[in-house]
Amino acid sequence: MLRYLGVRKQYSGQIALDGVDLDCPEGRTSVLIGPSGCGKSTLLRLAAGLIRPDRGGVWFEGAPLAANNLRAARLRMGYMIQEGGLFPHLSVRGNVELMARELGWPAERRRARFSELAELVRLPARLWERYPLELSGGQRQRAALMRALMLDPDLILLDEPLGALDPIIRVELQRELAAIFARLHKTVLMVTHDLAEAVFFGDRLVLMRAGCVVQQGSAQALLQSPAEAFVADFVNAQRAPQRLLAEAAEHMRPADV
Ligand SMILES: Nc1ncnc2c1ncn2[C@@H]1O[C@H](COP(=O)(O)OP(=O)(O)OP(=O)(O)O)[C@@H](O)[C@H]1O
Repeated sequence: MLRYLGVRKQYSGQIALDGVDLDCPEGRTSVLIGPSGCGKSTLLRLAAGLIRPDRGGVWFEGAPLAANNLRAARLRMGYMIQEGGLFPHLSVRGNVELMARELGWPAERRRARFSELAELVRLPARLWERYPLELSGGQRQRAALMRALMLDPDLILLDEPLGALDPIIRVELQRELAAIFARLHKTVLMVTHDLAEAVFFGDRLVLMRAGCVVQQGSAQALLQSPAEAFVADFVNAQRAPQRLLAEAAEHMRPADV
C-alpha cells in the first residue's frame, strides 16, 4: 500500500534519508525504530506529502505521490505528528471534527464518530470543549489520535502516538489500538522509541540508523538474527531483551514464520 523507493532527502545540505527502500504492506503494522535523528519522522512526513523526496519516490496504492493526486491520497490517510500538532485556536472537538466538517459530514455523523473515538481513547466529556493549552500532554495526545482516526483512514501514520501517556492508559490503548488495526485491516506506519511497544504492535519492525534502513522483518528475526552488530547493540540496550524475545514469539503471526 505504501512504498518508498530509493528515497533520499536532505535538509539544508544535511542528509536525513540516504536511499531508503521500504514496503508497508496492506493490513499490516510496520514500526520504525532507531536512534534519535535517524530519519523516522522524515519518512512519515514524506508519506503525508508534507515534504518531497530529493531523489526516489513514495508510492501510495501503486501510484507515485505527486501534486495531482496528493489531496485524494491525504484524505485516505490519518497522520498524527510527534507533538500532536493540535490547532491552538480550536477546541478538542473543533480539532477532531475539522476535516469531517470541511468534507460536509452532517453534524449528527460527526458527533457520533467523535463520541466513538473519545470512548476509544478514554477522553472524558468534560474535556471535549477545552482548548489544547487547557489539556495535559497525555490528553492532547489522545485528542490528536482522535483527529488522525476521525475519517477512518486506510493508512494510519503515527509518530510516537502514546509517548506522553501514563503507563496504565498506555497499555490499555496499545491493546485496543492493536486490536482495532487488526480487526479493520488497517495499514499502519508507526514510530516509537519503545522497543517493547514496537514488538507489541509491529508485524514488521524497521530499524534505522543515520538515514538508512539497517534491518527490517519480524521482531523475532530482529531479536534473534541481528543483521549487524548495531542491531544487537540496539536490542541489548533495552532493559529486558530476553522478555522482548518471549513477547515477540507470542505476537508472531503465521505469515512471519
Ligand atoms: N526541518 C528540518 N530542517 C533541518 N533539519 C531537519 C529538519 N527536520 C529534520 N531534520 C534533521 O534530519 C534528521 C532526521 O530527522 P527526523 O526528525 O526524521 O529524525 P527522527 O529519527 O524522527 O528523530 P527523533 O527520534 O528524535 O524524533 C535529523 O538529523 C534532523 O536534525
